[in-house]
Amino acid sequence: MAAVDGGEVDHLAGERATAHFDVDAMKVAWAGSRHAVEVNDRMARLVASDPVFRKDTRTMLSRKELFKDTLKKAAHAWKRIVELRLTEEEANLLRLYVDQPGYVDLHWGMFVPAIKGQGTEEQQKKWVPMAYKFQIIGCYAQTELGHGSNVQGLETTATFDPNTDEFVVHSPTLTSSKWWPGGLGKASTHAVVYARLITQGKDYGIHGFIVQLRSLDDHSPLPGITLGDIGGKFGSGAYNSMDNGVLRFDHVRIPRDQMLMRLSQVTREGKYVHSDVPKQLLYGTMVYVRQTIVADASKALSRAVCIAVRYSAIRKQFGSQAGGPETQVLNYKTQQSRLFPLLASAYAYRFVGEWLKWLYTDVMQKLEAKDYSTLPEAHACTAGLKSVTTSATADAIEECRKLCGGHGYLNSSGLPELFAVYVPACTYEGDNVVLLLQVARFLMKTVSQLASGKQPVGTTAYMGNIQYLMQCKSAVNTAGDWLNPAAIKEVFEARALRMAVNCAQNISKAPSQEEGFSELSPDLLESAVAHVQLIIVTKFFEKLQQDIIGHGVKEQLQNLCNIYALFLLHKHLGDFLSTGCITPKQGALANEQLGRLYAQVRPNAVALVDAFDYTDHYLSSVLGRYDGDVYPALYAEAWKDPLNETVIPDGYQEHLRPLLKQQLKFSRL
Ligand SMILES: CCCCCCCCCC/C=C\CCCC(=O)SCCNC(=O)CCNC(=O)[C@H](O)C(C)(C)COP(=O)(O)OP(=O)(O)OC[C@H]1O[C@@H](n2cnc3c(N)ncnc32)[C@H](O)[C@@H]1OP(=O)(O)O
Ligand SMILES: Cc1cc2nc3c(=O)[nH]c(=O)nc-3n(C[C@H](O)[C@H](O)[C@H](O)COP(=O)(O)OP(=O)(O)OC[C@H]3O[C@@H](n4cnc5c(N)ncnc54)[C@H](O)[C@@H]3O)c2cc1C
Repeated sequence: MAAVDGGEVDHLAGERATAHFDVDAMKVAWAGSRHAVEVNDRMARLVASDPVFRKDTRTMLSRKELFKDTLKKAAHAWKRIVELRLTEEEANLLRLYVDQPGYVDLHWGMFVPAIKGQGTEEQQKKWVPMAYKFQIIGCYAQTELGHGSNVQGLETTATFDPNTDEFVVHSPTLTSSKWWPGGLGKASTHAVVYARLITQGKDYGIHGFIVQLRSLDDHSPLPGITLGDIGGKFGSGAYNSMDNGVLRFDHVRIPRDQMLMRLSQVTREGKYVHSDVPKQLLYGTMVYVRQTIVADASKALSRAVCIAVRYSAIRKQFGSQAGGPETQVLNYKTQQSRLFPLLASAYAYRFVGEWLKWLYTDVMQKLEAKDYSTLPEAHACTAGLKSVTTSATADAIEECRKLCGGHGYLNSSGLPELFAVYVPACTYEGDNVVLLLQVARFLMKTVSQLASGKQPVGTTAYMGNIQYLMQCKSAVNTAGDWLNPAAIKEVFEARALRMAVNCAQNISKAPSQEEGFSELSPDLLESAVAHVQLIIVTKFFEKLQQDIIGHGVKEQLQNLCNIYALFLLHKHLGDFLSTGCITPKQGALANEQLGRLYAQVRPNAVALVDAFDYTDHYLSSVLGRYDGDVYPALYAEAWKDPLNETVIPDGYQEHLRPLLKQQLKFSRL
């Protein structure tokens, strides 16, 4: 302890020695089980030890080279999966640790789930085995040039022709071109295409269809199909490994049985039949993927935090007054107050992601039993958590870059690429603002039902306590009182409910519900965020109620949970004050307590990021190396840049030498 406080520990071994908890047990708490630790570790090492999966020069590749490298890695990964007879769990992890966005993400992540979720049993029997063996490669073609968020506004048509028992898929306008689907540009042979179903002269809205795009013999586009890549994207390397594509149909015919018919069918005669299920199940694949994106947020955030914490323990700036050793930047209170809430958020997102996976599985089981009652909540939770966790994670990765100073801006820090790959998560699978407005709509509905005496359930159950929560005053008197979970939960519940009720009251004053919703939408966003943050805080507390084993593990998690909650309270102090949930004095006490908690995390910080159990290969950061040997690695990495292949740069003879040797002088000189 003294060594840390005194700034004498200057290597990570010393940092690890100061930890007050069992890191191996924390690995289990983080991964979910001992089995999960073992399989994660095995797959991460398998990838790290295979030269084909190297990624240290990835940011120096041209787009074409990068794409080819992605194809190579995907094919090699598949070869290893088959050779080693990996289970589905192992295969998913192997792909995760390969860590290069590519067509396989959409094939496994959306194409297969769309067929499983929206295809009949017969359709699944036909298509899923082909997809599982990679005899076909699929993508998810929903978004168009003119519409992404507004799914009902899509323009592609699928018109039934009873004469031939086929659908005719067509892109009637430029804006109806499919635009963005990952894997579409160059790799996919098939797509699940979302189009307006027209039969017997009537438009029945958006439905899914399986459409073959490319020949299975030579990969050329099939007749009537125009497709390609939509062009380079944000950042060097990064998401440019993905072939996001454009696709147009010119009266392309597909058999009737390639309409995904689990939810609704078109008969041989062309009659439209809708099953007895909510239409929203059409959006089921998006709900599934949003749930996986929350788990991905904790992965991305923990990676960035791991790099920033380890480097902050190595990096030293400024000395003592007496000219003693310089201070580890991790010892600066400002560094701690910026970094430790992000560390706490990584754990918070991990646990809420775990819970969301459970919720999703539970909802799916209920749907199988034709119980659709929990669907709105599943939609609100996945949409809200996707939105809040991805926005915060994108911001946090950028903050970690700044926390690493100048070196954080180098590609070799791993942070620029991580940011560029991660930031579109705020947009794809539903723009974060659009999704939060869905949560707000759900909240307004719940509030309006309170008057009729309907008891809210699940994550809105707290709203049933409206009499108390609308008028309660926090009893916090000392900084230490903020360590009481009940005190924290109460103010988060009161804030969320009061914000929702304020919005509902203001909407009711508008000429119409629609106008009120539109006018109040900035407030509704904040109300939705407050509700989602309450969910995350609550799920962290619930995690602490579980059986957590290992010396000191629970205590560390308690600290992190309190930091997460009190950091949010501090950041959104305006909400808590304006709704009268706390007084300014109580806000100041929360901040005081936060400072104390940071001091408790400090000696454990490196061990807390070690518990993520990331290999150096997965982190791909010279700053985040496990051994902390940062400077030689930074120095060596610089020499790998293609610019350093020659001492004299290309272009010297044409452009530099003539300039330096020029005889012409400015006349005024
Ligand atoms: C190995 C495993 C790896 C796993 C990882 C795989 C993924 C890897 C990542 C890959 C990278 C990128 C992938 C990106 C893919 C994409 O982006 S695909 C395209 C995604 N597009 C969107 O998300 C579009 C967003 N828009 C919408 O979702 C909807 O259009 C929107 C909800 C905004 C509005 O829909 P409307 O039909 O207009 O609905 P409303 O009128 O507002 O609402 C009608 C009612 O329906 C309810 N609703 C809406 N959505 C859902 C849903 N999903 N589930 C259930 N219910 C839903 C809504 O609440 C309304 O209910 P109410 O009437 O109020 O009761
Ligand atoms: C990297 C990447 C990968 C993708 N992969 C796929 C894929 O595989 N398959 C696929 O089909 N699609 C894919 N997409 C498309 C993606 O799903 C859409 O871009 C996303 O849903 C957002 O829709 P949009 O582009 O139409 O945004 P827009 O809706 O046009 O958003 C523009 C702005 O308008 C605002 N806005 C829109 N509607 C409202 C509203 N009602 N109220 C207030 N503000 C509003 C938004 O907040 C945003 O600020 C991908 C996108 C990206 C970036």
